[in-house]
Amino acid sequence: MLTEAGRFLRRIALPLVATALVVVGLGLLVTRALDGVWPVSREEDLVRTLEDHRSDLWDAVSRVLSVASSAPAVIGVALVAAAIAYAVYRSWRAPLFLLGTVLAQTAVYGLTVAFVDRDRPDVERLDDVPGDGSYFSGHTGAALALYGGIAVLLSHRLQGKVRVWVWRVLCLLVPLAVGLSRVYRGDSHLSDVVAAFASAAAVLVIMNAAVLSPRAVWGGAGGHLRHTGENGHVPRAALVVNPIKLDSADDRVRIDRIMAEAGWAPPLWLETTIEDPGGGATRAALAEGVDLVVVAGGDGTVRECAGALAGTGVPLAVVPSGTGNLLARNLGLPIDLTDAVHVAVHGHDRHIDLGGIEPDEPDGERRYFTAMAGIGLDAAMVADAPDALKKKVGWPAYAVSAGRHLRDARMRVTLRIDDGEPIKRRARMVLVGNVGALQAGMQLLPGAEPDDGLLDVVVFAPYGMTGWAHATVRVIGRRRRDVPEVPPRQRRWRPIEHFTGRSVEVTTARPEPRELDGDPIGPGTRLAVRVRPGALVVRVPEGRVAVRPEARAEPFPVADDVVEIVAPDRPDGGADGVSDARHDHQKT
Ligand SMILES: Nc1ncnc2c1ncn2[C@@H]1O[C@H](COP(=O)(O)OP(=O)(O)OP(=O)(O)O)[C@@H](O)[C@H]1O
Repeated sequence: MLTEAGRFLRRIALPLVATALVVVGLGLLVTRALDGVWPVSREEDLVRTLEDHRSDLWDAVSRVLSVASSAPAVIGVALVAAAIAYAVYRSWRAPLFLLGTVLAQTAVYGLTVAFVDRDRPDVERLDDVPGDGSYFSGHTGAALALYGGIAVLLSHRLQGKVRVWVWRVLCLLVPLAVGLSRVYRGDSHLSDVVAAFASAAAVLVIMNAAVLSPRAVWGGAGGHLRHTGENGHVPRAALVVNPIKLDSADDRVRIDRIMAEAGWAPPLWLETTIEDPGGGATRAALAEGVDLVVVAGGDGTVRECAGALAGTGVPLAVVPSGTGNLLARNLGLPIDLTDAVHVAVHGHDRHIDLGGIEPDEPDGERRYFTAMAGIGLDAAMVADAPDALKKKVGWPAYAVSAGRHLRDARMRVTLRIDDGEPIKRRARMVLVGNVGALQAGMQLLPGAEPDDGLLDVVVFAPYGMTGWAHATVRVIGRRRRDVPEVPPRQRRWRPIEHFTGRSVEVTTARPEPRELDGDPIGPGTRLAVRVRPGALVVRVPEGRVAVRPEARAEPFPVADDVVEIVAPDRPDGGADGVSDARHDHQKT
């Protein structure tokens, strides 16, 4: 076991000394071996050319940059930025990294100037500096250490690759401008600036590895400087991972790192198995008292974890790793792993409904779905989609297997919605949804909202090629909330019918394939669903909190499934003509 001093020596002190030795070596090369050799021989010419083109404007601009990178300014900005970083990250790591980087860069600079003696350019200098100590540019090195350090911290905090890169570039422009201003003002040669960049970049890498990485000297598992969350609470997440969907060790290190940087305790890693596809792992995580369950898997794993979390109030975050990722797409969750973990630790909570499936046997286990449940063609399609093809081409694999079942006989189905009159149909499939969008923006259940306390039901009954063409155009051409009214006389013959309700029972004459969130659950003659309003809390990106928060004004029931759940009325009073789902079920 390394002692604290040993770790400091190995991870910080020795790499910094090595950096200083390399920079000193480069300095000696430039001032001795390469003196008079191109391109070093032309450096004075460059500074003289700039001197010839000096203007009041550029004198003023470069003066501001020089002052901004002077020691008092760098120390002041570093202290303010460190205080902000502490407030934002609720962790000592961030300020430690920033101040440590500036300090380390100063140390490398001090060592270098002690060994390398280089005269400043032979021009009229605009600053009152001594004639020696040109190698390397201390102003440039300090600016890169400070603003580069800020860029590193920002890239851990910000979401979206474009935003991260915009900030990185902006932060790097400052030291670049400082370096050019030092040459313009006659204080440094170009190679002094380049050496400053090399030195500060190495220092940033060393300090990042030593302080910010999950295997950091301080702050990691068992580290000495603990993260502190609000009220001293250190939040902790459980990662429930389907190992066949997320199998990269790098991804796990990345998740650990983002969690650590956000000031969270090292997460509890749990893997699903064929026997326990997520529910047991989630219950184990709840028993550990975690603050958040992050699911890395497909919709099936999300569904299992969501069922275990129902009514507990512990939020679920999703790192989408499946083929469909329907819940993530419908809630606008990022698909990219890094962005998804950022949302997990920095996002907001949104209550959404769950669909509860009544068990086939009286003593059977109640199961839940987050996106959709179905009986008929859709279930046959997901059961038949070859895993290898899914892995290769993604969701289009479902289209391939759907093609095999288009000519299957139609089912005789009876629907009963909210204990209303039975509705008899001959259909290809019946879907019960909590959300409405499929891949590629297709709206299967337009108007379905995950937090409206209602289930949306769609009955597909296309007949012949024309019927399929009609149905396909209807689904592809639909937009959100585009639910045209259909005269009652025509309803029986529509290829697609749409209903809403709080409970839905679908029975079929013969056993038919059934599925929950894209996972086959075996054939049966009954699919009975009841909504559990607001039962699940999901971490969503900022700005995606409940679209209609008033829909969730009531607290959701925390007790068991037997509790009678009363859904709130639709807040829009039924904008699409469904003012009371119990009495007017049909939407199209
Ligand atoms: N450790 C494991 N080894 C093998 N299979 C597993 C393991 N853990 C879970 N599974 C299987 O993974 C499946 C669930 O996968 P998941 O829900 O993550 O993706 P999916 O919904 O199948 O994704 P897709 O969208 O690709 O269909 C279940 O069939 C489950 O049995």
